[in-house]
Amino acid sequence: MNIRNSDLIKEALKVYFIMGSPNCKENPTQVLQEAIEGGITLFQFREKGTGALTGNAKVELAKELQQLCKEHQIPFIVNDDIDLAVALNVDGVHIGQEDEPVAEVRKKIGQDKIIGVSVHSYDEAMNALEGGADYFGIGPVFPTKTKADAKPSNGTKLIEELRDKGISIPIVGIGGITGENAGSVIQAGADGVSVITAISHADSVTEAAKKLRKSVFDSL
Ligand SMILES: Cc1ncc(COP(=O)(O)OP(=O)(O)O)c(N)n1
Ligand SMILES: Cc1nc(C(=O)O)sc1CCOP(=O)(O)O
Ligand SMILES: [Mg+2]
Repeated sequence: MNIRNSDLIKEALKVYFIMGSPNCKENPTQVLQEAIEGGITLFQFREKGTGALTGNAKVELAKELQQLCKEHQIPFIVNDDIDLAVALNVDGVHIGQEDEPVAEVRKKIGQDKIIGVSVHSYDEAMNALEGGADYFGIGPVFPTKTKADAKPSNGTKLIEELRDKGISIPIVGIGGITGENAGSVIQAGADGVSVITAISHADSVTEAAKKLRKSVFDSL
């Protein structure tokens, strides 16, 4: 099966959960287990921010979460850390405009891995497409406190612009997305929503993932 197939990526992006240990109120493996029970479709390991694990502790947590994803056929994406992605032979990576160029990352991780790229303008989107991106992460759609260096929120404008211009690459919205506002992101043309806090900080992680899933599928 070609994991880089655009239709498969669109399916996987629907309920995209992102986290690392700094985002979790309880054990990250427990949080991921509960999110999987709630129906997430893709996971990104983003070990970043105050108190983030480094070195062997980061690698061991990544391995544990990767194993859990494997058991449930959830593709496992690594944020930023290309060396870790190669070492663990993960399903893909997510990179931003401040990370390594897409074409360089493609050389390192190979043709059979997913590369997601954050884009904030039409020009960035065109560059990422030329470099071989498999999907775009577009945000922040709504205000977020989770990413300290996030840009000002821009609603769904860029998603709509790219779709209006006929760009059909898989797109996921990110930033401040919740069960309440996820539908508007899908209606704007995104294939899915990616969230950290709406799931990782929820009183019930499973119920939060279920609610997000319902919002997305009800809006298709
Ligand atoms: C799905 C998705 N979209 C956007 C991002 C943000 O990536 P980036 O701009 O590189 O910022 P960091 O996450 O590295 O702080 C993402 N991680 N995932
Ligand atoms: C990791 C990340 N990237 C963003 C971007 O705009 O590129 S916003 C963001 C944080 C998303 O967290 P929450 O769901 O808690 O708002
Ligand atoms: Mg990054």
